[in-house]
Amino acid sequence: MKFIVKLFPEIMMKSKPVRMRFTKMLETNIRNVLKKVDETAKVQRQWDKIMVMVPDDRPDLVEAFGERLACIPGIAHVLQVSVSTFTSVDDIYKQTLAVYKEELAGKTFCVRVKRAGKHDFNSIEVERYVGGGLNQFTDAAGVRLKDPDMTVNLEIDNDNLYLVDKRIEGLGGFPMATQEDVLSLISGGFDSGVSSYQFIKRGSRTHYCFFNLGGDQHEIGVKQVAYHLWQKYGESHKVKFISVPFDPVVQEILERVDNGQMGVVLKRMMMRAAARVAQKMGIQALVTGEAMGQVSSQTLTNLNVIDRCTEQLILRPLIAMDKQDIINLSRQIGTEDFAKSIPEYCGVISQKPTVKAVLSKVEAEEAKFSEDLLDRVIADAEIIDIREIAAQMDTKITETETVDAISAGEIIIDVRAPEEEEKSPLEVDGVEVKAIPFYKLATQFADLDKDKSYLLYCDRGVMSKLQALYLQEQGYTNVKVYRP
Ligand SMILES: Nc1ncnc2c1ncn2[C@@H]1O[C@H](COP(=O)(O)OP(=O)(O)OP(=O)(O)O)[C@@H](O)[C@H]1O
Repeated sequence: MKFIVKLFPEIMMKSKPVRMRFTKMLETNIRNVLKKVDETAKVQRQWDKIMVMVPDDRPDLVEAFGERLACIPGIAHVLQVSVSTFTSVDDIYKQTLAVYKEELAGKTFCVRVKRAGKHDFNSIEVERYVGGGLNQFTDAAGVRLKDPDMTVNLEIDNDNLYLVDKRIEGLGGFPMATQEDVLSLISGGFDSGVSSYQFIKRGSRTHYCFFNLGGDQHEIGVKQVAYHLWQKYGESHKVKFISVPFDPVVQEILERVDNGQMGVVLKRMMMRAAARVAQKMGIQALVTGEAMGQVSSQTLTNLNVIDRCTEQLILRPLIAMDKQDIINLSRQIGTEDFAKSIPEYCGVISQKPTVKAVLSKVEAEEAKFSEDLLDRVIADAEIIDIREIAAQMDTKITETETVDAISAGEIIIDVRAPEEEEKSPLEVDGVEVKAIPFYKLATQFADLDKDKSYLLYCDRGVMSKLQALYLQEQGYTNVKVYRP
């Protein structure tokens, strides 16, 4: 049994040296990936295809090899074939009959032949001869060239006959590492998983940069998404996962920046930090999952103001995609379930984000930051080899209970920003309410008695969930989210 790996058409159109380089790289990538399934994997490059051999005594490898090949960038499709030699067209027909006789019973069919090498017959003659024979000497329901129940695919390559058992669609794109590396800003939601995937598929080693605004649980969730993408589609090359602790930045934004500008300022801080990480790693471009108009603040005006904060190229592969198409793609690539369980934290810091950011105003807000803020968070960044995440793949993200009623003895912590809390104070008869804005909780929680029960409250239930997880990580066992 063999697999014939067909190159993505865009590779076939390249000049001879480029095509050779891409094909060599694809061969190495296939070998690296299949070796992890089984050391015996044999991979052999030819000019227009790559052959993968499965030893006759290891039929158990066929399915696993097929599944892995379907996820390696740069492949158009893969044919799973049985290989033999032949002596004449009649011999081709007889071999085909032996394989397909039973499967053809009751079905309409057609024969498709691809031929390479010198022969005294052409492909159409073989199709007619084999098709005529199968029609006459099997219980098939007749030849139908358009929409048959079954297509009998044969490949003739010099003296070899390949009988195609199965066609597996490939990913397309370019072989991994034929394009330059990128640093993908990943937040674990639907969008950044899909934008990362698009660069992996296009042949870029895709490293990940995560800004931690939400504690260990958020980080584990995001690491799992990144690892899943790498292991499924980019495993042939090592990449890094960088986690930057961003709560000091969020804290300064919340304390010093005008509410409407917060979102744009936060993004610019992320881009600046990511650009510095990228420069250190010699990476040319940042990738984000932003899509025009997906949330009200993702306007072209705002994106333009975000771009002004760095010289680094920022790429947004989803910019013109519809949300539903992004979700469908995330389902296809296996990131949907991760994304569903990760709240989209970024938007929660600003109540009324501007849709028309003005560069001079944003810069004036940014002048209020402490000077060494970015230096500090970058110095604290954790850079790991993505393979280290394997050990955390089975870690379950802690779920926080949400309640709509209060039980005796419970204390409510209102984590909203002070201006929101003052505008609509939370008053619940007979219940103690403490107002601790979420950005102060990390420094003030030590005053809370660990033996008491707490209900965390905010408007949208996102920040309260995040902070509840944080308190749980600090050893507070009786913490829930309150959503009346
Ligand atoms: N905490 C974070 N760490 C790294 N990148 C982030 C973070 N938050 C946002 N980003 C980047 O900014 C992009 C836009 O984020 P935003 O939260 O505005 O939109 P989103 O559509 O909810 O993103 P996603 O679905 O990827 O979470 C994300 O796709 C991601 O590339």
